[in-house]
Amino acid sequence: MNDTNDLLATVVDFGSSSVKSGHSGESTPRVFLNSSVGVKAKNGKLDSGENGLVFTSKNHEILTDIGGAPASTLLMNPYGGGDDIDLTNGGDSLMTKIFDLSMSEMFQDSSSVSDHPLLFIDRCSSSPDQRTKLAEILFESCKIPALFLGRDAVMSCYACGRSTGVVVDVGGSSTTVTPVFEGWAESSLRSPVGGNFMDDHFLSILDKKAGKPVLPRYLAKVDSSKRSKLINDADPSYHAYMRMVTGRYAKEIIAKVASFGYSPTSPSHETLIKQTYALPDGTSVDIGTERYDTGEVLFGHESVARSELVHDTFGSSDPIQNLVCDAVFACPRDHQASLLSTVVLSGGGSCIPGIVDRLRLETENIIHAHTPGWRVKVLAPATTERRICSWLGGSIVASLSGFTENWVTKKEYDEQGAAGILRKCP
Ligand SMILES: Nc1ncnc2c1ncn2[C@@H]1O[C@H](COP(=O)(O)OP(=O)(O)OP(=O)(O)O)[C@@H](O)[C@H]1O
Repeated sequence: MNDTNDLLATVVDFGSSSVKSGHSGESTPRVFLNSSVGVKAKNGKLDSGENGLVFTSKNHEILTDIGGAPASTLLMNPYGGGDDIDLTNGGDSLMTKIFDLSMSEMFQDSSSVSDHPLLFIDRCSSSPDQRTKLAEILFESCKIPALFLGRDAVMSCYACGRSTGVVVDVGGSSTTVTPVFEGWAESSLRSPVGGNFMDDHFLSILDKKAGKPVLPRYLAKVDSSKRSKLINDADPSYHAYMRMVTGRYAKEIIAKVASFGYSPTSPSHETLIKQTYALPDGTSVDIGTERYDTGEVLFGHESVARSELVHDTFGSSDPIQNLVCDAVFACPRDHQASLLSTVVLSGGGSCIPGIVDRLRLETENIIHAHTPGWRVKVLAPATTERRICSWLGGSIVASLSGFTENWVTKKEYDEQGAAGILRKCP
């Protein structure tokens, strides 16, 4: 490898919904890859171990075009529904395979991966063991020449030109709130209500409107006499995913947050013009005030937050304004005002219209009960940047000339192992 000074770095944000990969110094990732992929056995039969399927890249083929894959395809996600990438039970080889696929789309020549240092965006909550294991996989299996593990919330702050702020990241699997003070991440708080949850919630609205479960795309255009066989043959993971994305497409177009509070009976909401949405099978449904319900789940509005869906799935979930206040109040008193004056919105789920004013309003309502003088400011980059905020921060940081000394080179890794990683990427 040439000197790390001379080279563009590769920046990868390996999220639970999508993997964003690109070059440092650029304003958008070159490649977006779905993190859920189809897994097909090369010998035609998937072998289940005692603890479920153990993925081995040697025996399995990865299908990235889920919509185009047969319905019998098993879908897997390296997060496996957890907070961190599952690096056990074959999850490491699944992660490696998806990483390799991203790199082969980015570089014509896969050997280029070994020519560029990698800034890998990691969760703030990731443990030292998780970071060490991640580094081992990236150096040993992915053959990278140098690494920096950047904390996601810190990178999101940098993307907004700040080193202090409270980052509210509404991602796929969850919403995470992390105070960052002068470039150091404090303890995060997390709610399971993220983009996937909102997708399912919006899907339940569509089901109610349609008066029956909405048919996902793979069933919608099929003759009704063939549907039950197709559903029987479909893998449950495939069917559930295709239903979820049906909710997702509609949510991204229609869902909104009521900027200044919500009441289903408020006159302004009652007179709202209904929006017509075409379901995959061609039937149309009219969405009125329901377009606000999904966003309300984030803010814990009583009638919505106590809906069956939230209870069935999680029991309860903290509204984001409470997460912001609790996370800030856990920080030293003299940091609190500056944290609240920079609440940074990040992640795809935070692109829902109306969220900026509402988050400020709800957070101020709590804060002013204690400290009336304090102001809450929400910093929200344009949605094109907000959905890639942590990737963008990584891209900026890795392109700074002074960043060179932060890379952990393969040589350092070989000599110092985990200690070198944890020292340079705290
Ligand atoms: N314009 C939009 N409006 C509403 N939601 C959106 C919009 N764009 C993307 N999303 C949602 O963002 C979510 C994915 O967010 P993001 O890409 O930040 O997740 P991730 O980083 O892969 O996941 P995680 O943070 O859990 O690792 C999806 O649920 C998607 O529907």
